[in-house]
Amino acid sequence: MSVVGKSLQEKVNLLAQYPQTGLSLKQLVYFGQDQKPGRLFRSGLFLRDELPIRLAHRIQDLQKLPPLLGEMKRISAVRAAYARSMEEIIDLKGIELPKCLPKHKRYPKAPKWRASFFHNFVQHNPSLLDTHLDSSRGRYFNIDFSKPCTGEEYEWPESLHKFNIDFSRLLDTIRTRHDNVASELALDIQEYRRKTKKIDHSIQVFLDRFYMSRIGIRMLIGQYISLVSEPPRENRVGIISTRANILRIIEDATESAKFICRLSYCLFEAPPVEINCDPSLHMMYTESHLNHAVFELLKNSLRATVEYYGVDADSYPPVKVLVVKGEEDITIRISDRGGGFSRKESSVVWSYMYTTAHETLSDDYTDTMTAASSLPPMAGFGFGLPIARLYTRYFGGDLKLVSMEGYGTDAYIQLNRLCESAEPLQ
Ligand SMILES: Nc1ncnc2c1ncn2[C@@H]1O[C@H](COP(=O)(O)OP(=O)(O)OP(=O)(O)O)[C@@H](O)[C@H]1O
Repeated sequence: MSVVGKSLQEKVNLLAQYPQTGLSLKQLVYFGQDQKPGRLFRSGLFLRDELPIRLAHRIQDLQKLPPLLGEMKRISAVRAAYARSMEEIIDLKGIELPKCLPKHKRYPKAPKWRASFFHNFVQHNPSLLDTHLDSSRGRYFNIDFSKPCTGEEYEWPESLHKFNIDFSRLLDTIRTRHDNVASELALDIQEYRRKTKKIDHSIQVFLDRFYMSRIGIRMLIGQYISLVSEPPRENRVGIISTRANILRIIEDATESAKFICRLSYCLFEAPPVEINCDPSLHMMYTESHLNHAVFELLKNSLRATVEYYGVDADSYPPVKVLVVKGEEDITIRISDRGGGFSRKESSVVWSYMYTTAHETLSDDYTDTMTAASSLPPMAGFGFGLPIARLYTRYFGGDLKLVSMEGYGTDAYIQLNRLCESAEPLQ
């Protein structure tokens, strides 16, 4: 079944019928261990099938938004960017598929989706049982990665190598095109809320799905580009660290959070952060994801502490970070004494756009979810908690908050050590 030649809407309708194929951290590492051109080529073919399907799902979601929101300027531009990227991947813009290899079958029918390989390697995230995110749907694999790559011992034809490079360049262009999507969407949602005075549940669900999908697409693209363009490195498979040091990640996030806390409140010193973590503790993970989640939580804790005790306080109680390794999970608890929040608030803190900060997002705001160089403001986005939770859930973990109103808040990040949960997509 070919999608080339169909109209854009036909392509979207067709591809969105196929379920997305969620991968687990373990699978990504397994596929990426071998950086030979043949294996990279097969990964490229997988992406060439999978990415248009994921993009088509998101285009359909964007098309289903209430007209007042869906027709806003930035959201229309985001939809157009998704469509353009989908078409470029389908058409392999300017790229030739090597002729020396048999044509692979594209978009196989439903019964073939359930490859035993997938089920042997994947467990489902128990935190997602009652949510709209799902890691247990039917999958397909038209390329069986469990078998060794055909012709592994061959000398790879130049055209295969060229395809890998060209395809990774195309994906890089697409990744750059989508750099600001998260903040563009947020700006229009914010404007929509200003107009309608509400963000209903269906939009929260849409945002969860959209941002989770975005994390996944960027993960797959980043992983492929890294494997194609960078030499193998110790303890690293693409952008995944096979021995991510938990203490170092927490320390980095602490430094950034304290830095913006000092800047925001013009403090000489931010509240202290005490970290209790085995320095040798490590796990397979994407460091930037964990850094993002810990940073968001520390930022909230530092803000709560400073605002509860006042900017003129002589000293502040420490924010305490405790890390414990269990059989299944590594849990990071971040405890502050910043006064907590009420039970009424606990139902809305996970809502996009919910914030008690006075600053709001401005139009020239850059993409805080991707730009490593520019630090976000202390608060005001109202996206911190929901996005941090998506990052933890992406690889089978979770994020929970327990507040003791009048005292403080405990945040728990649970990281799945087994690394066998599939990306929760819908
Ligand atoms: N540790 C905490 N103590 C007290 N209140 C908290 C804490 N963490 C979060 N909150 C409340 O939840 C709200 C939402 O937090 P969230 O991180 O989603 O957004 P934000 O911090 O306001 O803005 P940003 O998206 O820029 O981080 C905060 O504005 C705050 O009122």
